[in-house]
Parts: sequence; C-alpha cells; structure tokens
Amino acid sequence: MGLTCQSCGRRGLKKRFNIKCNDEFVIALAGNPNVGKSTVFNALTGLKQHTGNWPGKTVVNTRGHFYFKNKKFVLMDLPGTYSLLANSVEEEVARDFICFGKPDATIVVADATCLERNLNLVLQVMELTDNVILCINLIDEAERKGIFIDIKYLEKELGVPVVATVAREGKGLNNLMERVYNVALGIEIPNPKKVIYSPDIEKAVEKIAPKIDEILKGKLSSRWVALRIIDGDKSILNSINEYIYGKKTIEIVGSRDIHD
Ligand SMILES: Nc1nc2c(ncn2[C@@H]2O[C@H](COP(=O)(O)OP(=O)(O)OP(=O)(O)O)[C@@H](O)[C@H]2O)c(=O)[nH]1
Ligand SMILES: [Mg+2]
Repeated sequence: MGLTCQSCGRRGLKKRFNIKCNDEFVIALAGNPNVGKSTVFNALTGLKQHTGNWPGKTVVNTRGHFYFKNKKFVLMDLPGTYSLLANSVEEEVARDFICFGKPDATIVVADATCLERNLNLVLQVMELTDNVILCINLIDEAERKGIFIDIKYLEKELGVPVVATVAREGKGLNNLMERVYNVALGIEIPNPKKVIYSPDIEKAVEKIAPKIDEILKGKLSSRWVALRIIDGDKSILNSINEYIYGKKTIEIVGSRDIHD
C-alpha cells in the first residue's frame, strides 16, 4: 500500500511534508545496509518488515509505530545506505526523508563489528540534523570477534546519545526508546561534533551558507546544503525544488493506524 503524507490519517497532517500529528513524534531509522534496521523496527513496532542476511532488502520508507511512556512514536524504516550523497535511489530516498520528512529524531543503526565504516554515515547524518541517536547493533557478533566498544567514550566524542543493542534478542531496546524519548521531547539535547574540512572548503561554506539561509530560512542546514553544492550534487537542489517549492510528497508504505 502506498501512502502519501496527505493520506495517512483522518486527523490530517499539519503540513504537506510533515507526517507528524500534534501528539506523536516521527523517528527515522537510518543505517548502512544489513546492520539490523528492520530488526530494530520490527522489535519496536511489532511489525514484520523483511529481514534477512543480504543487503538491500528495504528500498522504501516503511511506517510503523510504538508507544513509550504514553507517547506515540511513528517509526520510519529507511533503506540501507552507505552515505546520503544520493548516489543511488536508496540514498536519495533516505536523504529526502531526513531532509524533508521532518523527523523529530533520527536513529542511525551501526554494525558493531565494523564501526569505523559505519561512522561515515553517522557523521553525515550529524551534519544534517542535531537530533541523532547512534544505535550500535550486533554487539553479540562484536563480542564473539573480541571487539569491545567504549559506549561512554564514543558518546563524548560524537556529542550524541549512543546505545548498544542486540536487536535480534531485544537487548538494549528499552534503553534505545528511552534516549529517543529524551531527544524527541527535548529532555536531552544532542550537540553533534561537526566535521571540519580543509580551509578552502570552509571558506567557501562561509561565503555560501548565509545566502542559502536567506533562501531556505532554516528549513535545512545551510552548512550541509553548501557542502553539497561545493560537491556538485545537483540532486539535492532538485529535491529542494520538488519538496519545498513543488508538490512532491514523501512516499510511505506500511501500517496505518486502525483508529486513524
Ligand atoms: N547476531 C545478530 N544478528 C542480528 C542482530 N540484529 C539483526 N541481525 C540479523 O542481521 C541480518 C540483517 O538484519 P536486517 O534487520 O534485515 O538489516 P537491515 O539493516 O534492515 O538491512 P537492509 O534493509 O537490507 O538495509 C538479519 O539476518 C538479522 O536477523 C543482532 O543484534 N545480532
Ligand atoms: Mg531493512
């Protein structure tokens, strides 16, 4: 079933690009392929999104929800991506949701057995939004390989909440929901450390970013858009035109609330 933003709920959606209703929080679930995003999604929502031991199973935004401390959280399972640079349909779908779906928080799921590679995407999401929670999954596999991850140290280094999970066994998920709750409700305010680029790039960003801010008026991180322009990434400009000035809406599949 394909739902557009306008069609997923009787209570209506406040804005065209915003699937949030007054009393619920929208949470995006991003990460590299095959790191357990859908396993986390299924465990939290009770749904049965495809999981399996091959990458690229999830290629659309899938919606589900869970309740925590009497608050409703709409969870969006995004396709697995190595970056948000829109080199593929999956990357564009994930990037567009984080940019234009207005999530209250984004969980980035990472594979504990190859954290370094996964941190590339984490840092990119942190450039785009402050409200990031890093979920380090497959801790059981890492332990089997003798890999120990210092969660507290990582949290301090990155400036965002970090939670260790074994999603397949449901371990750490309560802690994950707690941190998501804290970030979405503004109880915990992440302060993600930004990547500093070479002086010539930083100089160019300094010149372009204020002009972008004048146009986008805070709808997107001007630093991030400036970096994409310097990169020569035309697809973000197309998406800005389509989602902010045009009529394109975020495509969503999955459960509607029965009572909506
Ligand atoms: N050992 C172990 N396996 C896990 C864990 N979490 C998920 N898996 C397994 O990892 C595989 C991939 O999980 P998925 O949830 O499909 O991963 P995904 O990130 O949604 O994958 P894509 O949608 O393709 O990007 C499945 O076989 C899961 O059962 C975990 O914590 N430990
Ligand atoms: Mg998946």
